[in-house]
Amino acid sequence: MQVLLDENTLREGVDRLAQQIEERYRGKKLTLVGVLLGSVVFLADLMRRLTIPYGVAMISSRQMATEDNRPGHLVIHADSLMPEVKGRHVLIIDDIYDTGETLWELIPQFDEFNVSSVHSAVLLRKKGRQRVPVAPDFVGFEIPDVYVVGYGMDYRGYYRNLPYIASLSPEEMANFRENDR
Ligand SMILES: O=P(O)(O)OC[C@H]1O[C@H](OP(=O)(O)OP(=O)(O)O)[C@H](O)[C@@H]1O
Ligand code: HPA
Repeated sequence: MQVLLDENTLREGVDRLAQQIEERYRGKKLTLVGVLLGSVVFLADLMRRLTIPYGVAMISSRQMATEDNRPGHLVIHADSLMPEVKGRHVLIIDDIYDTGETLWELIPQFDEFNVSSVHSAVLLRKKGRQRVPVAPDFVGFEIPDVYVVGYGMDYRGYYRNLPYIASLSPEEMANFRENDR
């Protein structure tokens, strides 16, 4: 495991993002919408840096299976912690933009809530993996094409608690044994 972004660097990145978000949304009705589960640490830190008023919602999404069992569309769970967002400016908060498919699937679903606008902020954007024509509006850090864990992000349910972000090599992932944890 190799540390990619230490705690100080993350703090500076979140500060920078908070300033950009404040500039864009000052005087507007803003709702932050965190995408469970990976975004929770980033969202909690971002919330404490923002000084403008805002609402908060959390959504979880579910991958609908297709008839032939291929991965299907992501659909926002009906029981998501979503207050009224009609007429509000939604800012989707996610930990990482990798292929982009999560944002690609989720953004259009806000149309039915009659929001004023939908944009997105991610802590990390992985380079060279984008598969869709939608990019995040606010990005904390660009990272290389490596698998990362920590600061909310997991590998098989582990490492979300690390206060820094580290990369796992393909060998480390292949040799990962839950019984060693
Ligand atoms: O750009 P993409 O390729 O769509 O990848 C990004 C998504 O993947 C991760 O979620 P994951 O499905 O691993 O769930 P988790 O947040 O519960 O860990 C992450 O939190 C993003 O939501
Ligand atoms: N790490 C953890 N979760 C992820 C990643 C990653 O590199 N990419 C997409 N989801």
